[in-house]
Amino acid sequence: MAGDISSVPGMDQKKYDADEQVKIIILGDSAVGKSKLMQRFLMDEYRPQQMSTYALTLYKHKTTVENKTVVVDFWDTAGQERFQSLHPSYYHKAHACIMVFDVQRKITYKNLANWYKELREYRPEIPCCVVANKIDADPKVTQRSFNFGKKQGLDFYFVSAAAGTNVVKMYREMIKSALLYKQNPSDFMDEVMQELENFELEKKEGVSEPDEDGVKGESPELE
Ligand SMILES: Nc1nc2c(ncn2[C@@H]2O[C@H](COP(=O)(O)OP(=O)(O)OP(=O)(O)O)[C@@H](O)[C@H]2O)c(=O)[nH]1
Ligand SMILES: [Mg+2]
Repeated sequence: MAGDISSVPGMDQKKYDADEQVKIIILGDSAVGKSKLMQRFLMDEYRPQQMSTYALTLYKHKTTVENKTVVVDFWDTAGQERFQSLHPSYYHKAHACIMVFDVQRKITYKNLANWYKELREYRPEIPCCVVANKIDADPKVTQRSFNFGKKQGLDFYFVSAAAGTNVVKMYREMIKSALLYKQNPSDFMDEVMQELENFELEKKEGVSEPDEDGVKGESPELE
């Protein structure tokens, strides 16, 4: 089970001198290639040997989106935890989700429904995509259609961590979606969190001056 890591996005935004910070989680059964996709994206490398993720690996990635510096926290967990629920802190404050299956193992595609259900219990509104990995092993598979997620309007990508196909494209688009979501959350609690974060930033930047009654700044409007 993922440990109770309460890393709060936003906390080390300053340390990394970033304009924004987002959290992206990766879900999917064991051995679908979640960690290999991360390595391909972050290090542009691929070593075929398998080492299952133990509990949780966090990756930090600094990038630029539309002239803004963005720090991305990627959370990669062990897929064999499928039969237990993931710890709520894994989902906590995530801004986007990448759901992976292995085109060579049908069961991993079927199990997307379970992953998606659990995701939506914690994060009803965040952007999520479906990723069909290992297309190098069966290039014809890209002619097939995988409809899971179509109804919900989820983006779909055919990728290969081994060959690198579409990996950067998929990650770049998900980072943008996460950022967009953070800036315009459609979940009520997230709206409140964003308001509070803006309020904190304003306070730090010294935007708010004491009012006549001695109260600093504006109260966030919580309706
Ligand atoms: N052919 C092929 N094999 C891949 C690809 N991506 C991953 N694999 C292989 O699939 C196995 C599992 O990859 P991992 O990235 O460790 O899988 P994971 O989803 O992180 O697994 P857990 O950590 O157990 O949840 C490894 O042996 C990889 O070499 C790919 O794009 N093509
Ligand atoms: Mg892994």
